[in-house]
Amino acid sequence: MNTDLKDRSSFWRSFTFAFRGIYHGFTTEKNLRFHFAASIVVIIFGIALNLRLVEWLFVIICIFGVISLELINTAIERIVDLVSPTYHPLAKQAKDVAAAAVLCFSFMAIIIGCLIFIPKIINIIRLYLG
Ligand SMILES: Nc1ncnc2c1ncn2[C@@H]1O[C@H](COP(=O)(O)OP(=O)(O)OP(=O)(O)O)[C@@H](O)[C@H]1O
Repeated sequence: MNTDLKDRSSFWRSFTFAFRGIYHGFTTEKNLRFHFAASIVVIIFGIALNLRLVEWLFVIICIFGVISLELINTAIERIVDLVSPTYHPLAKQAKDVAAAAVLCFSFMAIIIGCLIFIPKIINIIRLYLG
């Protein structure tokens, strides 16, 4: 019983730490704020263009994937700054490769976004032009 209560409190503590991590990321990383703003725009467009369930699934994977990778990138930046405050070629590689991971996933998200949204936008334009 006691261990159960302890487990539960450590479970909620982990949540608190994770939310603190999100708060820290959003307050210190402009890229994360940009991804968040872009996600809101995509969601508004998704609602306006009446996306299908499968389209929403891809959009949600892209949004959470980019934000999660950006958070991991931030964590790697912090670790690199901690262990290598001065210039080191390996520190450079670590930061550049972590940033590349975000870029790769972002490219995928952009391609998926184009595949989902462009045909719908073209249809609407056609409809208006008759
Ligand atoms: N200790 C270091 N040793 C070598 N190169 C570094 C080091 N710290 C940063 N760099 C280089 O400078 C670039 C910018 O590093 P910085 O820490 O400003 O991160 P950033 O990519 O600007 O991240 P953000 O803008 O998201 O905070 C890195 O991508 C890396 O190439």
